[in-house]
Amino acid sequence: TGSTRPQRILRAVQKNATRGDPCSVVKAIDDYCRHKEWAMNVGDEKGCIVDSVVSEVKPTAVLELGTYCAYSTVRIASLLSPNAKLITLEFNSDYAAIAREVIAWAGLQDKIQLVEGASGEWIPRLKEEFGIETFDLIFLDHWKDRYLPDTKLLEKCGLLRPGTVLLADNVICPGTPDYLDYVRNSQQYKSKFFKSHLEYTQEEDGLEKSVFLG
Ligand SMILES: CCCNc1ncnc2c1ncn2[C@@H]1O[C@H](/C=C/CNC(=O)c2cc(-c3ccc(F)cc3)cc(O)c2O)[C@H](C)[C@H]1O
Ligand SMILES: [Mg+2]
Repeated sequence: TGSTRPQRILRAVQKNATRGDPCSVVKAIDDYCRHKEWAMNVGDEKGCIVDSVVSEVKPTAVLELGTYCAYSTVRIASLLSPNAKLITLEFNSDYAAIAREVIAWAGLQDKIQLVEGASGEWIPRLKEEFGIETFDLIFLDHWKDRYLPDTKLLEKCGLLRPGTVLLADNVICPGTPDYLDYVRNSQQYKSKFFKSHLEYTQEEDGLEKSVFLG
C-alpha cells in the first residue's frame, strides 16, 4: 500500500512550495515531474502558451475539463483578475481530493470551484448551479476521446458565445483526431495550432486554440 503518484506530487508541493504562492506550486510540480517522475501535467513549456492565451483572453469565466493534480488549474487561476472564477471538473474522487489540497496550498480556493463529477453530467447543470451564462475560456485536458462530445455538449447547452476560446491540450500526443478535424473544418470555429512538446519530454505535442464564432 504505497503512495500514488498524485500523493507524491502533493508531498513535493508541501515540501518545496511556499503556501499562498501559486508560482512556487507550479514550479514545485514541474521540478518533481521533470527530475523525479513524469506526470501528465500540461507542464512548463506548453504552460507558457496557456499563460499567453489566458493573458490575451482576460477571461472572467473559465471552465477546465480534467483537473488531475490541479497543475493547470493553479497556473491558470493565478493569472485571473480578482472577480474572475475558474470551474474545474474532475470525476475521480482520489484525484479531486489531491487537487483540493494543491489548490489550498496555492491559496486559490476563492477563485477555483472544483466540481467532483463527470463533464457529461455537469456541463448541462453549470448555468443553473453556478449562475454561469457563457464561458470566456475553456481548457480541455481530460480523456482525449471526450473532447469532441463535450464540445458539442457545450454548444448545445448554450455555454459558448461568439469569441469564447477553447484551448485543447495533447492534440498531437496522445492526439485528439476527431476533435481537431471538427474545430478545423467547422464554420463555427477559427482554429490555430501551437506547436510544442509533450510535458517534460522532447516528444512532439501541441495545443489547439479554437475561437467559437457563433
Ligand atoms: C466521463 C469521462 C469524461 N468526463 C470527465 N469528467 C471529469 N473528469 C474527467 C473526465 N474524463 C477524465 N477526467 C479526469 O481528467 C483527467 C484525465 C486526463 C487525461 N489526460 C491524458 O490522458 C494525458 C495523457 C498524456 C500522455 C502522453 C504520452 C504518453 F505516453 C502517456 C500519456 C499526456 C497528457 O498531457 C494528458 O493530458 C483525470 C485523470 C481524469 O480523472
Ligand atoms: Mg494533457
